[in-house]
Amino acid sequence: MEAGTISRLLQPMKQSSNPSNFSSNSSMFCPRTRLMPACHVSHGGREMNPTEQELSLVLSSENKKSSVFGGSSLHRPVHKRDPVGKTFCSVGAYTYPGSIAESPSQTTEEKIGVLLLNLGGPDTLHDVQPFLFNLFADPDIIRLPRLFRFLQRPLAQLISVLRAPKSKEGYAAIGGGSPLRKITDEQASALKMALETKEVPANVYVAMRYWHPFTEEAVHQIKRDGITKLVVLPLYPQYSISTTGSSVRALQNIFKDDSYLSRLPVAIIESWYQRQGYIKSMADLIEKELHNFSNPEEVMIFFSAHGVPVSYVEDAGDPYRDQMEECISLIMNELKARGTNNHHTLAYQSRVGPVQWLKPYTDEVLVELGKKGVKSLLAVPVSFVSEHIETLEEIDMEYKELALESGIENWGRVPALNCTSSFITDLADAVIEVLPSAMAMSTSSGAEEEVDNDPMQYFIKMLFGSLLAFVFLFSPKMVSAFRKNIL
Ligand SMILES: C=CC1=C(C)c2cc3[nH]c(cc4nc(cc5[nH]c(cc1n2)c(C)c5CCC(=O)O)C(CCC(=O)O)=C4C)c(C)c3C=C
Ligand SMILES: [Fe+2]
Repeated sequence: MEAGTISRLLQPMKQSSNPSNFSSNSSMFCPRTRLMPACHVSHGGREMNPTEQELSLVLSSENKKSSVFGGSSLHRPVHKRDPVGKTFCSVGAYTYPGSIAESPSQTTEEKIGVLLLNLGGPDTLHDVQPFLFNLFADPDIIRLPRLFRFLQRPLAQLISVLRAPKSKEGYAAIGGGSPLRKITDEQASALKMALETKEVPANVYVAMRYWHPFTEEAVHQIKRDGITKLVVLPLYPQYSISTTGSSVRALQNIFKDDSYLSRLPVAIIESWYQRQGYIKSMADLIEKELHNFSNPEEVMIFFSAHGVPVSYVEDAGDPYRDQMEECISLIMNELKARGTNNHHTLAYQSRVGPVQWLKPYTDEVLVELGKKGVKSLLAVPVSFVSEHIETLEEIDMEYKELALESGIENWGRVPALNCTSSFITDLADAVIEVLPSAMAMSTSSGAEEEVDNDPMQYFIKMLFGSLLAFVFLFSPKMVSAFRKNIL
């Protein structure tokens, strides 16, 4: 099999062909999308797959244009605060004793929970390969056609083993593990305090997609604590199928079969890059770093975003690139309004595997800028709000070295927002604003499993899949093609 075939296999499928985990037991649902009650649902400018549409019944975007509710009422700033109960004690620390309730409390006492969704990272070098396995086993990261989905785990095993040495080097260079868990816990703590200051006491939980604390662990604690209203806040400013989309789908899979959780009112903030508090906090950090240069006005502001395969955007309708571009223009407008008129550019970093990713690529642009005579450059990581391997190793080490080799003389980097107080305060406002829109997720009955249980389809899948797996996994040519692209 040619490497191109693998590339195509690794490309995202069209959303419409991916009705994963969707089902409905309600006749009120639209027959095409099975969404209640509107059929045409847009999500950041694309049509969502049915799973996402079902999710969107409870989805609350900061972006009015991408609201599935279409109305304005959900997005109006809410001046009236929800009645809240007593103050809770835990922040991502799962110490609250007690038995698990069958359903959210029917009493008037409200217990608000905020669930922070994040990617997670290996705590030690020993964790790197299993962490990578979890990442590549996610069908939102390697999107195989339905027929080949049973290959997901063997493929994840192969890729994680091949990728692990390179990843380990990176994690070793930043101290032997990812700082994500610690920083996310600190953000959770700071958010809890900010909510308390605003008289909205809440428990704040952390759910990581690919490493501890896993989504299941956080959800288990939410049940133990008897939370009666939940706000889900992904720590990604911009929406991508590969990040927020994946985490929310994982959450829905847990919620759909659980009587307590499927009745729990939930509001999901799907993206928040356009919030004034976030934009102003980013502009503050950029202004501050510019002042470290001897000629701040000559510095090129270089936004570097984590990339995604181009097919996510062009075939699967991922709104990530549009949201990223809008985000950059909002930050630049804010800087202009403050009298900062520097040149800027956006590029995408961290590509993995043999497919095309969003362009331009950060490494190529750095070389071009050097050739063009740019002497001072300020790198701004923009797709993520914590320091992590891609800021601490890729930008601070690899890209800095490349930039200096390419002729750039003065290098700076804006720190990640981490626990910047204006940013955390704004997240608290975002939580408070969506609280009134929390709705119970709908229950589902497993239509997809019915399809999978068809013996004929199962037989055909297994036959073709096994043949493909054999050729794919045992061909030395394929392994070396992968090795070349992945390492
Ligand atoms: C907005 C942020 C991110 C997007 C979009 C994203 C997409 C994406 N990532 C990979 C592959 C890898 N990502 C890895 C780590 C990693 N990625 C993000 C953020 C986004 N990923 C974070 C925050 C981290 C964790 C960093 C940490 O400190 O632990 C890794 C592992 C690290 C490495 O080996 O480089 C891989 C691999 C894909 C394939 C993808 C879109 C399809
Ligand atoms: Fe990533």
